[in-house]
Amino acid sequence: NVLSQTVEVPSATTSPSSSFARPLEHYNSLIQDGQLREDLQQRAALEKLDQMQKDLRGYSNERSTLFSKVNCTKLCGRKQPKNMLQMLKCAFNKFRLLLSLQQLFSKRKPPKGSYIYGDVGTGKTMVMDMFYDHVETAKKKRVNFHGFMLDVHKRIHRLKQSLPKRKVGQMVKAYDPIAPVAEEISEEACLLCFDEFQVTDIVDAMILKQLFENLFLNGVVVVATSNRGQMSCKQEYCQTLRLDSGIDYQRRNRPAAGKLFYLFIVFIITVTRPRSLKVHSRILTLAKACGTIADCTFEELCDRPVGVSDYLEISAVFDTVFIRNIPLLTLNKKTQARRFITLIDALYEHKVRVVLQAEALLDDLFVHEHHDHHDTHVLLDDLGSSLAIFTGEEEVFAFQRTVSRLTEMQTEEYWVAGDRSSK
Ligand SMILES: Nc1ncnc2c1ncn2[C@@H]1O[C@H](COP(=O)(O)OP(=O)(O)OP(=O)(O)O)[C@@H](O)[C@H]1O
Repeated sequence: NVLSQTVEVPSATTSPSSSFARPLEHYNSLIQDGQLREDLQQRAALEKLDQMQKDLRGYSNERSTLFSKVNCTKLCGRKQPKNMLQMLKCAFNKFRLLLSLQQLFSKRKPPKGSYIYGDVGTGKTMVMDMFYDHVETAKKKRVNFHGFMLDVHKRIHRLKQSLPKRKVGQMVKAYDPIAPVAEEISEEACLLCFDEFQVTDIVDAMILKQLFENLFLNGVVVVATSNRGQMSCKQEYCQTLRLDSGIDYQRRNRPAAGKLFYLFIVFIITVTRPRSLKVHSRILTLAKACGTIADCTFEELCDRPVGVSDYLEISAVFDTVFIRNIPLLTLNKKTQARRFITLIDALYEHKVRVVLQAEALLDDLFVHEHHDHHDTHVLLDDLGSSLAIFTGEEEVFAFQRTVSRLTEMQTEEYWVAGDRSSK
């Protein structure tokens, strides 16, 4: 399922961490090596995450199996064990019952999760990944938000499909699939790390509100990164860590990957043909592709009803994507702009190389028109948190992130990381 697939998302940490016991040690060593710049905000966040990593040692959200074990005691209900074997079984079951009672009463309170937020490129993902890599539990998942939402929708759909069919004339019984979905996820993970937590529509917001309530009740510890401060988790379950150094590390001066572009352009013009991709039960056809390279237009990718599943499939199949004829993205082109943002998120997360041909330079591509800026936030406050739904303001934030990511995607470092030839 997507929840486990998304764990494969490459981590932002610069090198494998197995030689370090703690996230902060890893950070210190990268600073000493000169691979990272000292950043006091990151250090403060990592100190908290370091503590959290310690608190998570030996933590499990597994339910006590008291009740299943009580059933096992049926055997002991016999008046007299008839033979030695039954006596032993009876004693063993009593012992298990005692053990599970003890587990039930000594169940640890879950450590608080963390909500890491701050401006684009300030190192939120990197810090979270450093923490994630050092948490010892096997029941941990690192997911990206789009993939996670897709997975949740699929699970809801599956559960609804599995309900008995309603007979003609029969009343529809209200069925709430969220709690069972949360139950499934809680069985798979006691630590859930979300990259890029963002709520883009009201339906998702409502699902998430209920889902998180249930996940927290089931003892799942949540860590999330976001550009938005408002989406704070309920205080009881999450601490807030702010990264506001003001430095966008994605925009640091790094060698650009310019020369590679030219070679690809020559190649692409000569040998492309249409390619059909299977996305769930649909077919997505791209007009021009060749091997692991897709030569697309903005219209093809963002101006028709395509969405996150299509973008994830494109990211899995192609290591290089050309996007031609990108127009100026005003808030009047909100739908297309949203798709473009989601597309770049998916390509970035999968280290796909992109070549853009646009009407304006990157920094001028998104046009922020003040008069089109709705300041209406839909807030869901009763969770103790507020989820800001995509408004004009949200898009401005998302645009900033996209520009920052596209800047990083121009670096040699990014292009080298995108090399799938040896994988
Ligand atoms: N202290 C640092 N010194 C040097 N490079 C850094 C530092 N912190 C982060 N980086 C680099 O900056 C880039 C962006 O970091 P990261 O993706 O974690 O930022 P982010 O805040 O999650 O960005 P976004 O808002 O786009 O999600 C990464 O390549 C990361 O390795």
